[in-house]
Amino acid sequence: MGFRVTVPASTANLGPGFDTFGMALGLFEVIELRVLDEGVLIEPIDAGAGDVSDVPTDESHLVVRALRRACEHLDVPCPGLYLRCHNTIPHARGLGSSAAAVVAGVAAGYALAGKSVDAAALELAAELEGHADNAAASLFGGLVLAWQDVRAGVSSWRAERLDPHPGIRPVLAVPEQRSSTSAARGLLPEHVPHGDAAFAAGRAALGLHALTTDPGLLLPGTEDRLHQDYREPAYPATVHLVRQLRERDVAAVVSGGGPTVLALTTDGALPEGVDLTGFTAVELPVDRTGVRVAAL
Ligand SMILES: Nc1ncnc2c1ncn2[C@@H]1O[C@H](COP(=O)(O)OP(=O)(O)O)[C@@H](O)[C@H]1O
Ligand SMILES: N[C@@H](CCOP(=O)(O)O)C(=O)O
Repeated sequence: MGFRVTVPASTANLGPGFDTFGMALGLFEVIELRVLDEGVLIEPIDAGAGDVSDVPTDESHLVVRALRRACEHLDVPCPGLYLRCHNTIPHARGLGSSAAAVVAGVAAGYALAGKSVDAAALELAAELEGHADNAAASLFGGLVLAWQDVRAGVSSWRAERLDPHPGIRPVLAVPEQRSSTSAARGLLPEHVPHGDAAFAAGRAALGLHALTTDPGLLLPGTEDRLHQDYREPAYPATVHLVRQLRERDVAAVVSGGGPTVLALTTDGALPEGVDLTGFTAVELPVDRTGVRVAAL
């Protein structure tokens, strides 16, 4: 038995939607999986991600861990595995590589159980990786709103899937430099001023309207006060580029936990005169499908 799992990268936060907004991008990790009698064999392939030699090739590999967790949840036997991983998403750049790996594993577990991914798949992915905004985008495609439903003291992740406005053309400026998401999270304060929280609520609501209905409002609708400036010490060049672009009326933000810059354009280009030293700019379409699984 074998499957090919194709899973999109994602960009989280989109400015004011910290830990909530996510959008799937047309850059796909492809994992070919075959069931073995026993053991784990992983063949990592650099298909554009760059150096992935730090990724383990044993049971601790994120795809394997997620697959085993999904099999446990679905009560299907978890056999030996051969994985051929075509790594396309650069790691630790804020493009959701870890969430994509987890979503691939969860979707493969569902495929072994003969099922399509459902709402519980998001909970499994978020439990393993921590970022439901990225995971929901990789699972369901399009623009997602991930939120925590808390009932009787028990919380679970839910997601609403929305269609981004067709005129939006994301351009990503990806640096060579890596930044771990957990390190960037460590720079966030425990509390923020009430005024900033109120500002963020307003901008997140405006941002959602801009992203789905009126891209003309993207510049104010992507203004953040909750995370980007706090994380500047981890990637000053990224925050500087965001400011340069915003001064030229481009709706630029830090992608996820950084250090990639996301520019939400309507023409697929960055303006002349912006200093992109250290960054590679690429237009990536929005992926509207999310993870897909095909039998091999
Ligand atoms: N395809 C993958 N397979 C296994 N591990 C992965 C894969 N992609 C990412 N990872 C792990 O996730 C780490 C990056 O996660 P993180 O810091 O959250 O950044 P991001 O998710 O933005 O790329 C990598 O250094 C690697 O350990
Ligand atoms: N909301 C999270 C998103 C992390 O995204 P990643 O692509 O950097 O893993 C955060 O901002 O910490």
